[in-house]
Amino acid sequence: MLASRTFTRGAQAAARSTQVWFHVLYWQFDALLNTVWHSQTFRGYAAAAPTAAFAGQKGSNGKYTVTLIPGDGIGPEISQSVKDIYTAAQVPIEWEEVSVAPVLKGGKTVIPDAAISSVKKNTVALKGPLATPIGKGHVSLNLTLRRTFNLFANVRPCVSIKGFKTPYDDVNTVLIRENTEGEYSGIEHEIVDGVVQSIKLITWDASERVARYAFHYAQSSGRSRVTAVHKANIMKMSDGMFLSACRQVAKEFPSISYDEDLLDRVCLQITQNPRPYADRVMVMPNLYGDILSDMCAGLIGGLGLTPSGNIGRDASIFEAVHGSAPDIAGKGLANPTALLLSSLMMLRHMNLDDYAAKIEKAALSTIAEGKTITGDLGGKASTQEYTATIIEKLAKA
Ligand SMILES: NC(=O)C1=CN([C@@H]2O[C@H](COP(=O)(O)OP(=O)(O)OC[C@H]3O[C@@H](n4cnc5c(N)ncnc54)[C@H](O)[C@@H]3O)[C@@H](O)[C@H]2O)C=CC1
Ligand SMILES: O=C(O)CCC(=O)C(=O)O
Ligand SMILES: [Mg+2]
Repeated sequence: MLASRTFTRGAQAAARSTQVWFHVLYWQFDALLNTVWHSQTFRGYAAAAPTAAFAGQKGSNGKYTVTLIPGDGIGPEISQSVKDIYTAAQVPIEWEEVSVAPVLKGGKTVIPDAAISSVKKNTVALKGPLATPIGKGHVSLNLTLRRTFNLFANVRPCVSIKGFKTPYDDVNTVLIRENTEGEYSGIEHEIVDGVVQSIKLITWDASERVARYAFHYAQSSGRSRVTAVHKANIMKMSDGMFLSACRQVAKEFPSISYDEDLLDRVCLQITQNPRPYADRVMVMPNLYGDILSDMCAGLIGGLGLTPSGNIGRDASIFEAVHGSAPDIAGKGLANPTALLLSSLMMLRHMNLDDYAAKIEKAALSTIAEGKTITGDLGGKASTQEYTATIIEKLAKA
């Protein structure tokens, strides 16, 4: 009895072991195919100019057409605020509003064609936050948009607002996040029960092009240094190659200093003293930029204040760093500043600097006065009241 049980267990173990090996081989092959497919998507861009200048034309109404994706949660409320402010400031922009709610096409969930062709045509878009289900459901639409349009650099500036008191008065960081691969590649699978593999994909081309963009950005914004932020002590090959690409690009920019720092140390140093980071641009793989940008936002008053731009060669999509804030959605409590400042990055990209400066002054002075600010900044104003104050200031300017 004992012998046969042992034999059965042995047979089961052998069968299981064969099954495990089959699964391991299957998933490694799948991972390999996926990795090759992803990396091939990026070929051919590294040596190109970092981005094309905005080449949009005004329509017969004297306005540029810009795609607007209002988004989920607080997205529609803060988008409305931006639209109202733009109307008051007479910005020569006509919004082309599209939804990116996923649709089924050929058995796959995809972004609607109308949204894709609108961004392709207009080459600039302003996007509200898009929610992503946790642990299941569709792939992040934010990432899908970034990949679809090859928006390889995510620029996330974070600057203290003069007159708005926080424990830090002098934050002025610019973080450039590789935006198409890394830990965000989404190549994941369960090899066998209880064993899951998630692949961090780093390619030379994507690293090189984001590094080159960071150096160009430093040069054109008067910052004297580029710091590559990494964990190449642990991820020796992937982050190691990211650093090698940065080092090679650094040689093309002798007037810009280059150094490297570990992500964990950078977190410590910025929270202890952010001032030294005002002279530089930080460039890093995808996930590090995601986390570090939320951390920086915390230093200046929160996610209600930090903008970003997803920059590509053929299109750019501007959006806040924050998400859809489901905890306050629909209550009129959201701070629209982050999306508004993102839209101002967009205006500067479109060479509409005067409009950007006027709106920026009205918004930042409203915050500095502190009388009509939203709850996240310690005030009592609704989204609409804050927006109305900015509009009043624009009328008086
Ligand atoms: N680019 C995008 O569209 C992003 C989308 N998300 C998605 O958004 C959803 C919610 O994510 P969470 O982790 O809750 O992050 P979140 O950024 O939406 O919210 C974090 C906290 O900050 C507050 N907050 C954010 N924006 C604010 C604003 N404008 N005014 C006032 N308070 C604000 C929220 O109320 C919440 O307490 C998730 O599905 C996530 O995947 C998250 C980040 C970026
Ligand atoms: O796509 C998402 O839902 C989250 C993305 C995110 O956190 C970011 O891009 O900062
Ligand atoms: Mg994030």
